[in-house]
Amino acid sequence: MLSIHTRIARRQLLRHTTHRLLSRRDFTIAIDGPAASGKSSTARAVAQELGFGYIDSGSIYRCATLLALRQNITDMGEGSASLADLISHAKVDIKVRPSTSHQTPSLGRLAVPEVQVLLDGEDVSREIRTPEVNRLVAKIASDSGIRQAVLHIQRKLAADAESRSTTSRSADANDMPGGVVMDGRDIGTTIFPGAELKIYLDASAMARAIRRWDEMNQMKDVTAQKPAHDPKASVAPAAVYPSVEEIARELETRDYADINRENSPLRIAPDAVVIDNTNLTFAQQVYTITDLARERMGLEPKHSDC
Ligand SMILES: Nc1ncnc2c1ncn2[C@@H]1O[C@H](COP(=O)(O)OP(=O)(O)OP(=O)(O)O)[C@@H](O)[C@H]1O
Ligand SMILES: Nc1ccn([C@@H]2O[C@H](COP(=O)(O)O)[C@@H](O)[C@H]2O)c(=O)n1
Repeated sequence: MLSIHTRIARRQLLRHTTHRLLSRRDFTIAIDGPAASGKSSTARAVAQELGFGYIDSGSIYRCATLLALRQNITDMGEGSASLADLISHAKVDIKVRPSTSHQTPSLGRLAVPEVQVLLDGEDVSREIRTPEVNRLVAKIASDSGIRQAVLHIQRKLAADAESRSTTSRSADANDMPGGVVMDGRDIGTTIFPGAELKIYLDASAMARAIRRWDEMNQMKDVTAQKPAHDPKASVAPAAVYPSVEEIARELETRDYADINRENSPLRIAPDAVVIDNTNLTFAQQVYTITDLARERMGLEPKHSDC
């Protein structure tokens, strides 16, 4: 026999859960734009600010490219079907580690959460960002079979991330819907054409190349500071880091391929808000987006002063 207190507590819990399920509205933010325009760092910070899930769609194409390199499939005519089969049977996981400003890279006032990409359980976060993958990824991503396979993975990951964002929400955040932020090239045009907020993020070619160069140099410094795991291991050969001009050429080549491919090319969705961040601080671009999202969710903007 349950005590009166237990029954009241149960009834309250049931009412609370029902209210949450009934008031649950999903909100999707699509962020598209050319290479190194700040999509993924911005999307991660926006997701953290709003308590939403985050999906880096480029990392799925990068996983497909890594599989292609490992299996020696570089001819998209013959290899397309087997690569599409490989990626659609692989398990891609994107794990976001919430940041505190002293643990992760921070851009001004904001800390950017770290993302770990797992391919069949293996941490490939670094391997999918090598120059070999950079050179091949746009070619792999232009294939319709691969895009179809990746589309299913994207939608599945988004549904999982969104439901996690809703169920992990605290009781006092009931007025906020659950949601997901996804960045890529065709999120607002093809993957989520009904997204509640679409952003096209851009910056000048030179600003993008300099930022990528800075980022590579910071990573180089961090790697140099890390103690070797095995003191007997021989010193790894020094990596050759590209110049700003080389990076600019690589970004231009990739953008050209992404804009000019037949399947789901990079385009500005007609209902997207275009943000050129060449002269914006990171906080300005993040808060512009979170305030737009809050407004569309019927909430008060928070940062209209920045
Ligand atoms: N407003 C800004 N001011 C200065 N640096 C910025 C700004 N926005 C982003 N960055 C930096 O620019 C670099 C590129 O950003 P990010 O990796 O997020 O771009 P991306 O569009 O996701 O790139 P890719 O398409 O290649 O994956 C990062 O080092 C990021 O910290
Ligand atoms: N929605 C998307 C996302 C990415 N691609 C392709 O992947 C490449 C790498 O993406 P990054 O965001 O990690 O730089 C990109 O250049 C595109 O070729 C895509 O086609 N659609």
